[in-house]
Amino acid sequence: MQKLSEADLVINPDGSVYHLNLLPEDIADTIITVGDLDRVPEVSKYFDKIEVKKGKREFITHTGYLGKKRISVVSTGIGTDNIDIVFNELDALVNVDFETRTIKPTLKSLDIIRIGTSGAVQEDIPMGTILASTYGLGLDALMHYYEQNNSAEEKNLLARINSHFSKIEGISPYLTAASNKLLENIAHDMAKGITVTAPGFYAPQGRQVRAKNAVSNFIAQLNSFKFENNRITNLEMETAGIYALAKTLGHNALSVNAILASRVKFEFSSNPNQIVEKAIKTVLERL
Ligand SMILES: O=P(O)(O)O[C@H]1O[C@H](CO)[C@@H](O)[C@H]1O
Ligand SMILES: O=c1cc[nH]c(=O)[nH]1
Repeated sequence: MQKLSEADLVINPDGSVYHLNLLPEDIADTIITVGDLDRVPEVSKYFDKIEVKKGKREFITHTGYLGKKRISVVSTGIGTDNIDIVFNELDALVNVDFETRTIKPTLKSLDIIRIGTSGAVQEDIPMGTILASTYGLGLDALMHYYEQNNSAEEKNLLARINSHFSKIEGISPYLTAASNKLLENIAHDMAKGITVTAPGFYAPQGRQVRAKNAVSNFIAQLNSFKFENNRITNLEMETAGIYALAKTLGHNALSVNAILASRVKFEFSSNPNQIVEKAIKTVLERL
């Protein structure tokens, strides 16, 4: 079995993985990811017992029990560049033997649920909605560095989207579906739609403050796409990377979005914490 080099998989002197600062025994098989590190205790305050509190940089982890279920909550920070780090290191923690630096013969699939914040691009999705992403559509570059194995359904939907977006130059989107199992178990009654993952918050999400925006009618281009019962519902900065890397590595992923903004009504919530709290409670009740 080929040994992973010290440069490819970086393990700290205490045996923990480089950025997450975690030992293999520190994480559960069910993982909640949040962007904001201050959201980690907002999730773990509902745990009956917390057994691990560790972190480094923006990557904070709490592991504990909700009843008999062991759960980890991990902050990713903002953006798919951080998702690259978090997902590769979570996967290494369960699927690589850190003693021998070899890939384990039997691979584990984690259940990974993001609880994030997002802006809606459809008129009928108001602030306060808790929305599950059926697909993540990445407008960033992360997945162009990985081999992907997309289904015929994903390829067909992406082709329709690409022809719709012909006016956005230089962007080559990627698209991956949510885990069907997690959609059914956690999101059966939630609003649903395709989530666009942008490589920024301002112009990459169609916002203009002082720097001029090169893509005109960005929100209208997104919300006018329709194919069968698929439409684009919201914008944020991690979901597409999460769905695509989870699939590449053999894990199940679902993204649950607390809708804080209506981009078509030009509104942003004055009470975002209340909406995030509702998303956290809804997900935890269903795990
Ligand atoms: O609230 P989180 O989970 O960070 O998610 C959203 O909020 C951040 C931008 O404000 C981006 O990370 C975006 O994806
Ligand atoms: O509009 C929004 C709101 C939250 N997070 C985003 O990335 N965009």
